[in-house]
Amino acid sequence: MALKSKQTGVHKDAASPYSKISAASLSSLAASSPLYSCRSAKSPTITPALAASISLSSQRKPHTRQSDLAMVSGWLQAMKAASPPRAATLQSANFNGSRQAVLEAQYIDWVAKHPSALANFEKMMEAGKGKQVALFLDYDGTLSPIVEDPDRAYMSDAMRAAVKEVATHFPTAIISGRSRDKVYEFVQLAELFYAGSHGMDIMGPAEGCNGVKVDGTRGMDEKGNEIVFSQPASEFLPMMNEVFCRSCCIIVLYKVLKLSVLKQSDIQVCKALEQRSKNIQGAKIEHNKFCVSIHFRRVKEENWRALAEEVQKVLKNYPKLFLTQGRKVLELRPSIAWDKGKAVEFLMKALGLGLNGDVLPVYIGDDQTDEDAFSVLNEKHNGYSILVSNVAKKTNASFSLRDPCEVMDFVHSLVKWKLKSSHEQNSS
Ligand SMILES: O=P(O)(O)OC[C@H]1O[C@H](O[C@H]2O[C@H](CO)[C@@H](O)[C@H](O)[C@H]2O)[C@H](O)[C@@H](O)[C@@H]1O
Repeated sequence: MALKSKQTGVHKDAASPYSKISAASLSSLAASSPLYSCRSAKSPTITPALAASISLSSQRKPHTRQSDLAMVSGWLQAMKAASPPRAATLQSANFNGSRQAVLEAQYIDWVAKHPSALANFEKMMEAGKGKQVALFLDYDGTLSPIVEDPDRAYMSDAMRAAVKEVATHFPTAIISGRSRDKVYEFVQLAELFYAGSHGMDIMGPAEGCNGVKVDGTRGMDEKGNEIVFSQPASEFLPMMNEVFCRSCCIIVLYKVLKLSVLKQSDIQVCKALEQRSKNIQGAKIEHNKFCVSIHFRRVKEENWRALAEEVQKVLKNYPKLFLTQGRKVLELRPSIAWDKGKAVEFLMKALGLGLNGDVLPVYIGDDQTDEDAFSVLNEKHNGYSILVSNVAKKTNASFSLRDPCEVMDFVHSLVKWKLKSSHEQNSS
């Protein structure tokens, strides 16, 4: 069995706010094919609806009612593909037995292509001998189970202890779609790096993590602690004329320029969405600082289209934003060339890792937005990309874990492996 499979990521033109929508439609189509075969997202079966959405979006023609409908359908399809049934649903007595059997058969086939990172742990870690392991962890669905209310997605104390311990051995970062503050509130470990808003807001302890010193812009956090944060302004300046595009260096903007424009724009988006969605029962809008999430989890499926259409109306007023799909969530984000993959690259560079092929990065995530990071690890760093899923899902990840419990076991295994290798080194 080949332990590392290089897989091609979906091409994205970050300059185009429509490009991710097309890419997501392509992925969702591939994902909805029988057995979720891993064929390239660049060559899917083209349906008439998809063809309409691709040609209209790539040529950036003015919207027509038909293109609007196709676009909304594409979002909903992609969101469904990214939202497998939760473990509790799969196990519930009401869950259709034959559907369960089909899903299980698909999973067995899928896991042969994306083997368990637990079952293959020893073999995988042979590649880590003599290398610095760096650990990147997504939050929702990876460190905490998926729950109905996003405000109550707590991680267990046992998981917190496991992450705390692993961070004493390896540089560790949490890369989340949540706002950095929110994810910190859940995790509460000051020794980690945090990349919130899908990597657009990076911050970490100035002294580094696990003894790895950080090369980056220094400053103070809200509590006066010395921190290091991302400062991609010089690299991204051409794209940062609009307030949303400047979001990567928000700390600089707030502290030095004292601009509140960005915040106001964010609030405008939130308010507009809240007003539009208030008649749709169960809808929830979450302000993730540089992204806004529209939650569908508690909305009846018959109302999904209505909610998505409202989101589309808002999106039309904010051409500097684009939309991505996650687990029963649509997200509006600034159209900048930045995603979780870029955040991983930024952190690797800031931590001085991977310059001589002397690092083994490991990324664990469960959602569509983690795919960007999987591609970066596969293609650029020869690292391990691990998808958390208990059903077959189209992914760029090479390995899999079933759920957050298995993630915790994997994290424990990393600690044991490190202790064992240090012991072996000391006694040789
Ligand atoms: O990158 P992540 O840390 O995985 O964040 C992605 C989104 O996660 C959250 O939503 C998801 O988890 C919720 C709690 O379990 C669940 O209710 C929701 O349906 C999921 O989509 C978070 O609320 C979003 O803002 C994040 O973007």
